[in-house]
Amino acid sequence: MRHFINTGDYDRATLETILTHAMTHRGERSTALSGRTVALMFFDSSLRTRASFAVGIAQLGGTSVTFEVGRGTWNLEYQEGVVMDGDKPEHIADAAQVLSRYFDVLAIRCFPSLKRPEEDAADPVIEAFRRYATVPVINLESALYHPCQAMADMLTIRERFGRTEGVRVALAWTPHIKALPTAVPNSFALVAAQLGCRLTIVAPPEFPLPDVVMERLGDVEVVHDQSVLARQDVVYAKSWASLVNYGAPPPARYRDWILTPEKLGSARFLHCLPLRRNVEVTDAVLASAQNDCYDEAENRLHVQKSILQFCLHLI
Ligand SMILES: CC(=O)N[C@@H](CCCN)C(=O)O
Ligand SMILES: NC(=O)OP(=O)(O)O
Repeated sequence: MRHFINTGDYDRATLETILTHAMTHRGERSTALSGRTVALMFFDSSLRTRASFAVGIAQLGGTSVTFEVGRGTWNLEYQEGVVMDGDKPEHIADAAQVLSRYFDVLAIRCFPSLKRPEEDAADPVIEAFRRYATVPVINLESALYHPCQAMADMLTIRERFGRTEGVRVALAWTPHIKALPTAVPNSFALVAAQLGCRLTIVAPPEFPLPDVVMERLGDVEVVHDQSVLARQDVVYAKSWASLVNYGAPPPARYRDWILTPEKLGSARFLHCLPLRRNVEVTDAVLASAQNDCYDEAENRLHVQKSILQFCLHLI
């Protein structure tokens, strides 16, 4: 069974095959997914993921059905062995087995609580689907990973530089008004290391990435000083929550970590979006010719069409 839950589940050659397919089939309209159905299940909000999956599936002749879990479906319990006398009338154990009878792929978005660190670290919702689904599961951003975003990021870098090997990329922490998940930086750091980028993590000391990610990165450089940004080929800006003060918004003293054109230097700018302008990144960065974040968003569409076909053993 080919799930797509974490790029770390696959070797470099497999990831490269998917990227190459996305490059050579860019804009494909076909009947590759004719007669196939995909459930898009959102426990949390989305613009790009929702749109790009629905459009990509349609372009390949397949059908998607979008669910907003708890609004139009039953709220779904994910804990094992609980007495279900609370606000969740159905268990993922049952829902996943039933949906697997209707759909060829189950695609799931489920953010962390950002309140219960041990629970979030176990990625309980996507892991419940992995356990109980009898068809491939695609991760649309879970508590820990956003593999489709990471693949689109690498596609964007490969298109821009002709390769990923040796490209100097900084994963650059930005300020925010809220605590945000680490799924995007986790998956970006992982895939960058997997595909041979020269990765530097640039963040204040209270914002490490989880051990489960760091131990897979090898000898990655971590610095607490933004002056390294201007020496990069790519600056990948993202805010994420402190693992030290779990769930707390970033302290106001880090507001000056906002990304500006001066800090960016001549590097290309990437961000998964959505972003809060003039909190994370200034308008001037987004207006600059170095901004590749719309190409990056477009690449979600292209790479996910390849991921779907990979999961169904069509490539
Ligand atoms: C603002 C917000 O909640 N961002 C989410 C979603 C990012 C892209 N899917 C995050 O930081 O993980
Ligand atoms: N980048 C991304 O996943 O965007 P959405 O949250 O809008 O889907």
